[in-house]
Amino acid sequence: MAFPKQVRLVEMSPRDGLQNEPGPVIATNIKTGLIDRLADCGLGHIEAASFVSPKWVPQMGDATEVMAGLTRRPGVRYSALTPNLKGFENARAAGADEVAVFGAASESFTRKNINCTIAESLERFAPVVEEARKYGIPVRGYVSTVLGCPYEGEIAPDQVATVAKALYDMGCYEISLGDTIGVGTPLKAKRMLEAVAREVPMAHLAAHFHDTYGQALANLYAVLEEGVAVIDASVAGLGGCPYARGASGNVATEDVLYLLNGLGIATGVDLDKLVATGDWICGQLDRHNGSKVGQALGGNCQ
Ligand SMILES: CC(C)(COP(=O)([O-])OP(=O)([O-])OC[C@H]1O[C@@H](n2cnc3c(N)ncnc32)[C@H](O)[C@@H]1OP(=O)([O-])[O-])[C@@H](O)C(=O)NCCC(=O)NCCSC(=O)C[C@@](C)(O)CC(=O)[O-]
Repeated sequence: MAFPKQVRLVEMSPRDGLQNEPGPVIATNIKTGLIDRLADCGLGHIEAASFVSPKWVPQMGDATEVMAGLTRRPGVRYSALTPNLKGFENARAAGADEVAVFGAASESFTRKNINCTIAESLERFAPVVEEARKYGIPVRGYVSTVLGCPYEGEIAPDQVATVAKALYDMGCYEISLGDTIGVGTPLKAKRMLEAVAREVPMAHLAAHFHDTYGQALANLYAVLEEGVAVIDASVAGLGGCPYARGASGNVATEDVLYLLNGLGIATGVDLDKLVATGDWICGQLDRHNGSKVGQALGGNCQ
């Protein structure tokens, strides 16, 4: 299969990127400053916040203030994670354009992350999707641990396909496949994708790869070849998952964009502005810039 002509980048840094930052809770104006800069780069879909329990993820405790404080740019979709109806109601009240429910292909990870079984998680998500439909709010579905689990190790592609299908059948318009701990390799990624694509149309699948083992770009290349045209990424490679020990950030958006530019795949995103944004947030957080492209082209990173 040929590469897609166009890829939609879904920017994860304000949510997946910042949820796991150690140290004190990041000021709301830094979060909104990041979101506004990302929108200015041409990113049309930004996961801005997470309406989860602040006891579980303190960094996301100001989700309502973040949604209120960002400067809405026409044409940009500001989405938010919602694990249950309470999260959905709060996200809707805060003006989220889109919400996302998040499950996993592993029982152990589901328990650690959202304190229930896979079956219970699906029962919890169904009313969220139902409620969102009433308000015309699109729902994205995540499946974590698609290429390996920090607690169970190998995950069978068919198990990923089963959870992905359940979310798609429920009404999620897109299923984002998360290599939560970045253990995948290209052949594994391709086989997993093939299994999922037998149940969910390729046009409704997204790749959400972490870069723990430095394989994310290779894995993306493999799934682009299969026809995936939606990629989740995080500027400066920010992030990790609080319930997945050892997980590093999402693949860096700058690195993905550099790859896509080289392949002649359109995204509408400005690389120079993105590099400057990666530099800016690393300066604000006093942290290392996890993007190779950011390091090569940027100015102020450690
Ligand atoms: C799902 C729960 C809430 C269950 O947590 P629980 O403790 O089983 O739930 P509960 O219903 O018993 O509620 C406990 C308390 O939380 C409150 N609560 C309940 N729901 C909410 C809510 N929505 N917003 C705010 N507060 C909430 C609720 O009101 C109660 O408050 P209390 O009475 O103790 O004061 C919890 O486990 C949780 O919040 N987990 C979030 C974990 C998380 O955010 N993980 C990171 C995101 S997933 C990820 O990063 C992976 C992904 C998506 O990027 C893809 C990949 O890389 O693989």
